[in-house]
Amino acid sequence: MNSKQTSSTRNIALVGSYLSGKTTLLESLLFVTKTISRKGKVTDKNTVGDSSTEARDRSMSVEVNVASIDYEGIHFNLIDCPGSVEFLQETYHALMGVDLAIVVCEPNGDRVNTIAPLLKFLDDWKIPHLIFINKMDRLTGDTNHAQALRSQLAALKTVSSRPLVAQQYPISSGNDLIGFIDLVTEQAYQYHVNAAPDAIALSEELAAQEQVEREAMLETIADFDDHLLEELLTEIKPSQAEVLADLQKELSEDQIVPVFFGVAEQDFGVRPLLKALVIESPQPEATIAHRQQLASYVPTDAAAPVAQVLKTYYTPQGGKLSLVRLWLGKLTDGTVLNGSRIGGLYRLMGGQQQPITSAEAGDIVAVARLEGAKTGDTLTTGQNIEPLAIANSLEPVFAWAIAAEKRNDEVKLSNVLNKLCEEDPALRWEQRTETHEIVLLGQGEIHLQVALDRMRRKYNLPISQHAPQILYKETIRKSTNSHGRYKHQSGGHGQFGDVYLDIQPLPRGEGFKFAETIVGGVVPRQYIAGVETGVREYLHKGILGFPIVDIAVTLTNGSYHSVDSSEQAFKQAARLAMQEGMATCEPILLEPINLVEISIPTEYTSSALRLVSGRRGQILGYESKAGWQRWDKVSAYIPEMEMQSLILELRSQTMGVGFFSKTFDRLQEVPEKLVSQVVSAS
Ligand SMILES: Nc1nc2c(ncn2[C@@H]2O[C@H](COP(=O)(O)OP(=O)(O)OP(=O)(O)O)[C@@H](O)[C@H]2O)c(=O)[nH]1
Repeated sequence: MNSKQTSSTRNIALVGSYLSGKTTLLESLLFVTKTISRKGKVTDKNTVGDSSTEARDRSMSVEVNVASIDYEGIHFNLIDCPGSVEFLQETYHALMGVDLAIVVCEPNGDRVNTIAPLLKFLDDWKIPHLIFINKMDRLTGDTNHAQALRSQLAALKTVSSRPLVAQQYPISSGNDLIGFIDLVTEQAYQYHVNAAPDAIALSEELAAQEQVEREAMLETIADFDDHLLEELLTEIKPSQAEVLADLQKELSEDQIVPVFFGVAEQDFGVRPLLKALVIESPQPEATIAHRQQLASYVPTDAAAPVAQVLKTYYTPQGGKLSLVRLWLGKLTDGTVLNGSRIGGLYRLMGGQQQPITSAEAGDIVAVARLEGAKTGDTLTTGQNIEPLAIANSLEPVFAWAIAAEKRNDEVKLSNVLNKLCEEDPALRWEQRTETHEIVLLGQGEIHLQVALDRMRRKYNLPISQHAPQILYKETIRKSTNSHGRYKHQSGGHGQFGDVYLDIQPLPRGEGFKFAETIVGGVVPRQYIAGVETGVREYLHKGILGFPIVDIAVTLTNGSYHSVDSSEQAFKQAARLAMQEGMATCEPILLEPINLVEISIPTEYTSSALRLVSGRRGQILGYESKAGWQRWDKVSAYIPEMEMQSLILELRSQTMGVGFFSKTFDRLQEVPEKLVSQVVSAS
């Protein structure tokens, strides 16, 4: 198979709300174009998208899947993206390489908030997109399809910053959606199972309605075309060609959002969508021209390829595949990109790889064995190029401490974790020295569970997990003077150290301070370091069982023996003094407090405030979230102890869209009633 010429290629991502039918739509697109002869079903676990075991086990997409179709002289690369917020980072990276996104949603106005973050991303990056309202066979509340479309458009308007342009109008028969009117051609069609829709005549009533809807469509697109506006004002009927050219141009320039609908499960509306993709979807050249950075990009060598990694896979056989968008130049097997020689070029079809010999600018292909290339990286044969912009990184909101179930797997753990994080940039891991834990961080419970499933299945590395330990500390409320004497006689010469320590609490955040006020050499200079070491060692674990902070210890007095004293003996003496003294200083438990910023649609602000209060949080205030329409940002201090399940509850109260960022702020005393619970659990 050879690669396609740029202008005959279109790169399209299927994105949208969770379980809205993206994988089903991809399957239908493959089926109606005869790319596949048998249509799979998500519930039967045999679709081209969702090809991995982890996706099929859950009947949901957990990573991007690519398939291509050749239809009417155009090569379409279609990227089926996960809808779950826990896998949103995958979607963001993939979107950086497409010419168009199809946002799939359901006809349920109450759920439009679920696509708000996605639409914001598309708007921020000026990625042209259209909307496909799927599942029009399942209306919620509305009595007919026209009403359902109307209320869905009204709801979508509240989350779309670009004007919506409905290009179709539904035709119902009773409760069934039986066809549509194409508002551009003004032709009505009836759907058929397993066949293209038939042109049908319009009833008088529908014809009148069609005029109204078409008028609305034309008025919106005329806002961006003075010539069309002029025609409308002078009641000249614009030609179909002009309307289509406007739709194509305005979509390419991300000025409008065309809207289509259908029932992907029955292939209804899928052929008309395809037809629109053929005519209206932006060409790769348009994407280059409209993306500022790419448009201004001048490669030093005209033939030098410039590509960006959209996704990294490790195949079940262990080989590395980088899915790349080739922006400029040409790739052939053996091209050296960023110092690594390509070890094969492929087209992906779900889990299958089809070898190709070359790829031209504008295409999306998989490149094998590009060691060192990460998702988001810019690749070239040239030197010193400015890296292309990378999708925003999502901050981790959930963590588990993990351990290999089998002891002798511990060595391979870091290697596997590095590979997983390469495949999935939303996943991070770190070794916490204070607690000796390996902590996996990500976007939620399912996200991390998928990672653990991969470790078990793909790398034969079973893993156990639990909530990470919280870094409690302890300090003291009262000061004291304490005496420690270490005297030991065994056989030859003995051990002697004798110290007086002044122990004082320090203000929060001051850590540990050691000083000495020895006069007259009662503790000789060479032993003072031993005293400090003894004190520091004691601080590792205080009376409550946690490291001690915010304390000042001063060596004030002591005595020594000219033969038996040593640094070691003074260290022991200091430990004894600390043990005795600290017991009288009223130890208190400290917990980490985070500064948390919660982002939610405004209708959920009061729920977020309640959530903060219910978690011992201190609300600092809330305000409109900058750059977001009808979203708020709540700022609060929340104890780390209360954070583990915050994202789960926040999502359950906000249809999955609420998110937060956190930074450690300070240590604060744990309320009296919780101390024994923390101490006994440690
Ligand atoms: N009634 C109805 N069900 C549909 C339609 N399209 C998809 N479904 C069902 O909706 C469920 C989710 O479909 P998917 O195609 O997996 O949805 P998705 O958007 O790819 O899911 P994620 O990527 O995990 O967000 C499956 O049970 C499908 O069979 C449709 O047009 N009508």
